[in-house]
Amino acid sequence: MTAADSSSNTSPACGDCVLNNASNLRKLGVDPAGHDIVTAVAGNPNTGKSTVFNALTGLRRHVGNWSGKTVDRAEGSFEYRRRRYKLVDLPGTYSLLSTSHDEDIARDFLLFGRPDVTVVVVDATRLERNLNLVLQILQITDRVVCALNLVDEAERNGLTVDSRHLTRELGVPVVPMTARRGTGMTELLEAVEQVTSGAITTRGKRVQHRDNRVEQAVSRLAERIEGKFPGVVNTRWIALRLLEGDPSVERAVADGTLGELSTAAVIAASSDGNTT
Ligand SMILES: Nc1nc2c(ncn2[C@@H]2O[C@H](COP(=O)(O)OP(=O)(O)OP(=O)(O)O)[C@@H](O)[C@H]2O)c(=O)[nH]1
Ligand SMILES: [Mg+2]
Repeated sequence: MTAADSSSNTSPACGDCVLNNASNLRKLGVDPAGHDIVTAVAGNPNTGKSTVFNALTGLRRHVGNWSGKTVDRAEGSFEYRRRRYKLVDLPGTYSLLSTSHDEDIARDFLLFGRPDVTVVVVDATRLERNLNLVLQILQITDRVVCALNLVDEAERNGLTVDSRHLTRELGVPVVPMTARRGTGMTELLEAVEQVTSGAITTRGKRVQHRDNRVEQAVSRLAERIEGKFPGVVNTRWIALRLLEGDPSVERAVADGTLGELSTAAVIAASSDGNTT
C-alpha cells in the first residue's frame, strides 16, 4: 500500500472495535453479531456506492429502514482474509451538516456508531465537490479509505487524478477504481484490510482554521463539552457545529441528551420530526 502516512500513528488497530461499540451500533439499528469488522460506505449521491457495495457483497444484501425513518438502509456481508465484514450503505449525502435526514443519518452513524472503517466513494470527474464530504468525514474519523471511482469517465474527459498525491494530501489510502467493471476492487479490499488490521495507520487531514481565535474557541468549547459530558466522542467536531449554530447539536447539548449513548438517534429525531 502506498499510503504515505504509514509512518504516522494516530489510528490504532481496531480488531476489537466492533465488540467495544456493539451496543451503540445496535441502538443505531445495526447488529454487528457474527462479524469482525463494521464498514460504512459513504459518498455523494450517484458516485457508484451501490455498485461498490454490490460488488463486495455479491448482491447478498438486506434492505431495511433506519429506525424510525423510511430511508432505506442496505446491509451486506463478505469475508476477506478470514475476517467477516459487515457493510452498511449510508444514504448519499453532499455534507454531514444537519440539513436533511439523510445527512443526519450518515453523520450520526459515523459519529456514534464509529464503524471500524468508512469507505468514501468519490466521483473522479467531480473531485472538488466530492472532496468536501471526504474532508468532513476526516474531521470525525481517521479510519477512512477513499474509493476514487469513475476513473474511466474521468479519462474519457481527459482528466487524470494523481491518487498517490491525493493519498499524501488526505492522509488516507486513495484507491483508483472503475467499479462498474470491477477494476480496483481487490486494491480497495486490501486497503480496507490494512487500515482495519493496523497494518497501515492513517492520519486524516484536519482542517486548520487560519484564524487562531477560532482554533482557541474550538479548543475551549471542546474542553467544556468534555467536562459536561465526560466520555462523549468527537468533542472538537461537536464544538465546531455549535459555533456554526447547528440547531440539532445545540438542542442535544441544551437538553442534556448529548451525554446519552443513544445521542445519535436523539440528534436525528430532534433535528427533523418528519420521516421522509
Ligand atoms: N462509467 C462508470 N459508471 C459507473 C461506475 N460505477 C458506477 N457507475 C454507474 O453510475 C451510476 C450510479 O451508480 P450507483 O452505484 O447506483 O451509485 P450510488 O452512489 O449508489 O447512487 P445513489 O444511491 O443514487 O446515491 C450507475 O449507472 C452505475 O452503473 C464506474 O466506475 N464507471
Ligand atoms: Mg445507491
